[in-house]
Amino acid sequence: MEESSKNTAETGCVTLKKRCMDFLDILLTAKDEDGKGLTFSEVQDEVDTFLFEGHDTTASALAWTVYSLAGHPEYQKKCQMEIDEILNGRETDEITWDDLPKLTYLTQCLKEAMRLHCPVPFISRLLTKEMTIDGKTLPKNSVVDIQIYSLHHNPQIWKNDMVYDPSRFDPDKMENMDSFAFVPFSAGPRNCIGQNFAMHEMKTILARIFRTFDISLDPNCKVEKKISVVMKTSNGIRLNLSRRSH
Ligand code: HEM
Repeated sequence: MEESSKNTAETGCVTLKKRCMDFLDILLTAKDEDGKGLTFSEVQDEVDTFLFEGHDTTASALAWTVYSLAGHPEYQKKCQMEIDEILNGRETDEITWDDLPKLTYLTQCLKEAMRLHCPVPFISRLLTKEMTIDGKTLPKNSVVDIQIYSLHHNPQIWKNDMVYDPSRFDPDKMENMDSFAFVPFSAGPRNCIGQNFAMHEMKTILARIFRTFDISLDPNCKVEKKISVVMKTSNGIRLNLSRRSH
């Protein structure tokens, strides 16, 4: 970080703009309205946040989606037909930017896995002032947990909430959905800054995985959820992979 900072100081922001600024360059050259930059410790905090928020969350969402589709071969087949229709006849299996909006059923499967398994199961807020919620007054400095997992399993909204059913995200059903019923990336001013990136990244990875493999559950592996900052499992997820022929 110090080396990068030295280079930044030597080259200056103008020169940096000519080449591609990486994440660290942006943090090191960022200034507030008074022209003050971030301290090293603040830069470190930002890098920690992005590495954690950008890695463990997507790893969890991807693992639970692959697991869900492994357990539902009929939905997996439908995803594979969608992916094959896009990629058949091409020289490579690379997913392009233009392919992403066409992966509509895969996106439904991904959303349903994020509803059912909830990669970030809860978030917390520290109240800076007293707040009344549903007639109950909470004092300043209380820590309030928002249980995204419980929202995603609210039986008034999600019938048979423990069933994996991607048709819940059919476009016509989405139109009438309450915008706070499904919030894997949180909502409001501090919602996930990386959500579009995450969706693109996950769709690309899932399309590549299911283009290449048929995946099924290992019957000897009992998957148990372990709630932590991201949704994990107690003993991991073991799956059987067999290479597809095209
Ligand atoms: C499946 C993937 C992801 C999920 C489920 C997810 C979920 C969330 C949630 C629920 C929050 C709100 C936390 C809170 O309100 O306390 C959040 C914030 C954040 N996320 Fe994500 N995230 C994902 C991917 C990413 C990626 C790929 C990045 C960056 C490349 C990222 C960067 C961030 C950052 C920087 C924040 C803090 C925003 C702020 O405080 O203003 N996330 N994420």
